[in-house]
Amino acid sequence: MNSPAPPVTRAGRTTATPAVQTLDLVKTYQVKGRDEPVRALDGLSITVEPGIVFGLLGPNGAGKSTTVKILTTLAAADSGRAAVAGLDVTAEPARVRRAIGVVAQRSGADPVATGRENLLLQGRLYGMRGAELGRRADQLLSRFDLTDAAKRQVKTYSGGMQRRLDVALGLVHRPQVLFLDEPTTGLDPEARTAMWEEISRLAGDEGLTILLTTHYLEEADKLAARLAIVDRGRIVAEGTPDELKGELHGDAVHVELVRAPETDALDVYQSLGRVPGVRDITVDGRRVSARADDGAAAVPALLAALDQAGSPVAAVTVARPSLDDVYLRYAGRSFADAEGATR
Ligand SMILES: Nc1ncnc2c1ncn2[C@@H]1O[C@H](COP(=O)(O)OP(=O)(O)OP(=O)(O)O)[C@@H](O)[C@H]1O
Repeated sequence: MNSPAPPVTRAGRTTATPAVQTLDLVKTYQVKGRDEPVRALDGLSITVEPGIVFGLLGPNGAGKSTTVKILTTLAAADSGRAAVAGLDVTAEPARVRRAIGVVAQRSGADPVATGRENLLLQGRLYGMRGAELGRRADQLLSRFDLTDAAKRQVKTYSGGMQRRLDVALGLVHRPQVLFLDEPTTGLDPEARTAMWEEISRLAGDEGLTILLTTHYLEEADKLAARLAIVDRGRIVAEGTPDELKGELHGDAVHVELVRAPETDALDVYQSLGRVPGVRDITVDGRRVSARADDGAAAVPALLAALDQAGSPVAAVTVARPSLDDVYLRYAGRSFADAEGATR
């Protein structure tokens, strides 16, 4: 008899079967007019422990959708391995499809059917029937705040409502792993915030693992317990958002002076240069920027040094490193530059 899977602890590594695992995935596409094929995935490996939101973060074209397509059995890799819920995607595609829910970038809902009809149809596709299916549909409508709109055609829904229905559709058959491909792209800020709340709530569901792809740094930072940063078909960094940001050592400190230094800024440079743990000082008119190992701890000494240099301070801000900074460090280019680049 099989022994039960060991319990999963929030603290970190376990010996439980990973919810998602890929090893050295390679995928190329032949493109007309190009001699070299496009290398969408170039040895991509990830391991996702069960029960968490795992973020795959990268700019457009990094390879996120290709990874999701392979994991959801919609595309085959050239080489490498991929498994979901312990099932190899190539050897057992039908079982993989039962174990997963997929919310693709484009809605799969039928616009002329009602929200409830869409949920019932989806359930039937998974072999659900009768009262059990009706209860599940009503439960999901209520959970995603769609009960009042249950009998309206989906084409009358707002963008946020459609997206919530898409997620509900992905959950009808109670999957173990839910794939959310760019779940908030195209939503207005209010609907995006609402969707973030839904996803955070889902993350608490027993046993559900969510693999989320996004090119929004803020989204990954807010939702993901662990993150892998994808660039040019490879993982360039992996960890919790705090671990990734913590590796950057040091905060950005921005100071606004009451007035620009009178003659030149030399006094300011010299005074700040003597404050321990402060480096990379720049002075631009009234704005002074620096990096500090511990920004908050450095502020009193910085203020005193500026006061001595005859430059009183109007405002100070200390910013922890952002995922933008992380991306720059690991991918060697800024997120915005990567988004603009073609591969
Ligand atoms: N069917 C295809 N034919 C040719 N090239 C493709 C195809 N699908 C993806 N690619 C290319 O593979 C690379 C990875 O694309 P992919 O869609 O996986 O990236 P992504 O990170 O999901 O970006 P996006 O957020 O824009 O979907 C890109 O260079 C893309 O142009």
